[in-house]
Amino acid sequence: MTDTALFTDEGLLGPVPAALVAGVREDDPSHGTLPVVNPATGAHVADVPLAPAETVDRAVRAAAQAQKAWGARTPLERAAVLEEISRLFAVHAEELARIVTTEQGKPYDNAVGEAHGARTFFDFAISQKYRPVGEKLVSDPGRSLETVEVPIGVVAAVLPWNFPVAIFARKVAPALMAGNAVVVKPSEFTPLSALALARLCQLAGLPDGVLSVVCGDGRVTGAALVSHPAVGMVTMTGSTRGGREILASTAQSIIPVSLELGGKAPFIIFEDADIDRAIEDAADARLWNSGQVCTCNEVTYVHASIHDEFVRRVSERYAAITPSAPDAPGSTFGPLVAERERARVQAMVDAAVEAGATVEVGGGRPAGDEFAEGAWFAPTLLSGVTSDMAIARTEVFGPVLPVIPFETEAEVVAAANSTAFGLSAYVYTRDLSRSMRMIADLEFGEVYVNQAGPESVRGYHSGWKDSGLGGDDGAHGYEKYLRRKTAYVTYER
Ligand SMILES: NC(=O)C1=CN([C@@H]2O[C@H](COP(=O)(O)OP(=O)(O)OC[C@H]3O[C@@H](n4cnc5c(N)ncnc54)[C@H](OP(=O)(O)O)[C@@H]3O)[C@@H](O)[C@H]2O)C=CC1
Ligand SMILES: O=C(O)[C@@H](O)[C@@H]1OC[C@H](O)[C@H]1O
Repeated sequence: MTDTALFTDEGLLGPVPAALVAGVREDDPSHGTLPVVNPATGAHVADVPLAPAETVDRAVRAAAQAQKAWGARTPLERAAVLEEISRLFAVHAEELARIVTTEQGKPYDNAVGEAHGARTFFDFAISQKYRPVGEKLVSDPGRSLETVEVPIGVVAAVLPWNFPVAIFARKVAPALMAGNAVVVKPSEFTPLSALALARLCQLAGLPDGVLSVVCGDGRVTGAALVSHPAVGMVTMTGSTRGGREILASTAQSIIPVSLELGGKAPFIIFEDADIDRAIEDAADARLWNSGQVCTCNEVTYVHASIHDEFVRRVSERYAAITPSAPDAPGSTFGPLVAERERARVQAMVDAAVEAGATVEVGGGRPAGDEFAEGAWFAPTLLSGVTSDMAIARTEVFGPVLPVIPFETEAEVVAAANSTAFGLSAYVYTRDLSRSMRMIADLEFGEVYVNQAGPESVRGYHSGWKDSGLGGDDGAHGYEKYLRRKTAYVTYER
């Protein structure tokens, strides 16, 4: 039984869950289905048809065919379609938010914000409509030398579940603006958002075949997509494990692969920081999306002189947070995306306590019968943690904050750089020279000083080490959806 509130004849999802393949709704369940579950309640929402390799093949081939005409359009013509897509994001923001809240558990107001915020990725892509398409180089008399940017062809976009609308836009908007066709494989936890957005893009006038969405398990449907011989580029956001497997799958194709992977952001507070601001930002930066953001504060290093104050004030702050059903008015703190994630986070906390950590607040399910079912985990602060513990080195991706005191700058830089990750890092200090040293010394793709994100679409969201390869956003992220051709011409003067 599907959740009738989401599936209506006039809604983006239509009356039943269906993939969009080359412009055609495909709801055939004969190859199996993917259950979608509401993480707040554990209730069944829908069954989405799985895409076998044959369906993936049809989607990619249709994309390759449709891309020829789409890529031949001028950037101005492509931008006009993206402008209509962006407009429809606003028109359908509340419907998209209901879908995200239902399948991912994000509080409704935050989900509405995600839908509107996703438009920034389209706005930046549209701004590339006047981008120079090449360069004229110095040559000899009677000869011309130039380079020109051209689309890659078919882009495979593999999405995570934490921002299913925003990260769809983050990848699809620049890929389309650059003249590519896209085949999307959403996370098995959040397929409905991508299916709704595929219909939205179709309503905006995107030609059939230029965008398809196929659903299924990453290691089956995802692997068939990224390894397809007609795919020219892969962009993926997700775990380091998934990224490694995708690199292996694409090794035979020798194509560009862009990976936004896990993180272990250190949040470093020096003794000269604006303490009130730093404590508030550190506490909040752990709880964004219930801790399920790659840029979240994953471990706070606080100068020893303010450690006890930090523990007291953050414990009070977290104890005062009331989780609530994400579709409830005013909800600000929802569940994790799935029971699998809740159990994984619980095991990490239990192991940390076993290793000597102290639970200052939280530590498991929130109190109350309403949280007995569903993937609920209370805001948690752990003290007594050392930088060699797993909780200080492994990504939690949940609302659990280990705090570690430090004495010197050299000590905290070494600790922050010692993990396998290198995505985001945060530094709070009033000392300008120290700020510049920390930006230079921290081995991370993005460093925030006296601010706690989020990243800007004009920047470059790039993970170092096990946090990724390449990057999203900005001019550098846009360039990865293009390839460059050099032309040498000799002519009669
Ligand atoms: N750097 C960043 O910006 C972000 C990083 N993440 C990271 O992702 C993780 C949580 O997200 P999650 O979705 O569980 O990550 P996963 O890596 O499990 O999944 C991400 C996507 O990749 C697919 N996938 C997984 N394995 C393969 C494979 N072998 N071949 C092709 N596709 C594959 C998944 O499919 P399926 O779901 O069916 O397994 C999913 O669509 C956390 O580690 C988090 O840090 C999340 C968001 C942002
Ligand atoms: O990937 C992430 O988790 C973050 O980059 C997140 O994704 C979309 C939002 O705009 C970012 O905060």
